[in-house]
Amino acid sequence: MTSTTSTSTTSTPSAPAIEVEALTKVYGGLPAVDGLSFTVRPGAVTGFLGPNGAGKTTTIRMLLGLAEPTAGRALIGGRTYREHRRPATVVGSSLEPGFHPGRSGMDHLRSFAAPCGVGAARCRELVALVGLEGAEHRRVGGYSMGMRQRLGLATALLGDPPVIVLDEPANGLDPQGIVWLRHLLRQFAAEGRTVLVSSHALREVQHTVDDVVIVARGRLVHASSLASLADLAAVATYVSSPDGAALGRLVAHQAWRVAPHESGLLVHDVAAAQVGDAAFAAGVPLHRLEPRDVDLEEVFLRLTSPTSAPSATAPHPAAVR
Ligand SMILES: Nc1ncnc2c1ncn2[C@@H]1O[C@H](COP(=O)(O)OP(=O)(O)OP(=O)(O)O)[C@@H](O)[C@H]1O
Repeated sequence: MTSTTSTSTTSTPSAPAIEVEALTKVYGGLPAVDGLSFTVRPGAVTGFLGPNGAGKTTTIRMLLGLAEPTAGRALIGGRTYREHRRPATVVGSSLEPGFHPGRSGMDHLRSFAAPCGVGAARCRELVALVGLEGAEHRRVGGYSMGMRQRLGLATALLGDPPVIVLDEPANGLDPQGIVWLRHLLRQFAAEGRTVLVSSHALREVQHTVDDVVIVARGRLVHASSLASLADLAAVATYVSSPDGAALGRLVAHQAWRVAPHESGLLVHDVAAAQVGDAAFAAGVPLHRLEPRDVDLEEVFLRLTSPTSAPSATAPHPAAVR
């Protein structure tokens, strides 16, 4: 795999896919992960999303050979983590990086470098890549949460892995750090790597991810491209008229569900074109006719709410076999 930090700019989009098949983990009789299946394709950033306790970390732990599935499989390039001869060169992860507070960031990296078959030069390169230059000889115990995230990311990248799995990588990063991370993840995907990033907030990753896998209560509730997720958003249209009475009669005639908004109305469940056509046909003058922005967070909350049933998800376009 071509390194993000190497001088070469060519890359081969041949990274392995992640395949999770009917994965189940039961703790004390309760399923933390419950028959979960999804695929993560190379060359894209996939958001692994769900509320607290949805089973994201447990799934990632099974993917990385840190927990044994009760049933099902989690595969990277068709093999389990443990079946890979040198897994650190196949998949890099920020999960459980094992920081020793008394050790410096550089010493931490060096301790993980040998199993990845890399030396001090690669460690220095990664310190620079994650923005820890100048802090690498300080004890990790004195690092901020954001600095630990950066060190965890550097650790994940030691073996230049084609598959990158990050658990809540934006936690603790400041706004500049989040933008930096977004660019880095986009770059990994552009290099053809398979990138899976967990988060409990869609808003946090919606400018970063191409695909989404959404889980709740250990089960898959939705998997699609981010664009297809937007199709599930309820449409609504802002409308206003200098003739409020005429607009009111139109609303009543059409039986539209409306709410007052600024000096006009928000028409629920009706697209702007349809509102415009109806107003034109009825001779109602309009001063404002504007579709409401798609609120992906609303879709995410609806899909993951305790009362929601799994959405009629189209086959995951990210599926690669
Ligand atoms: N080792 C364990 N022993 C018992 N229960 C566990 C264990 N690990 C996880 N669980 C339970 O499994 C469920 C899923 O937890 P998990 O940490 O995978 O969720 P998550 O989606 O990563 O949540 P968060 O966003 O809060 O990190 C939770 O109910 C949790 O309490």
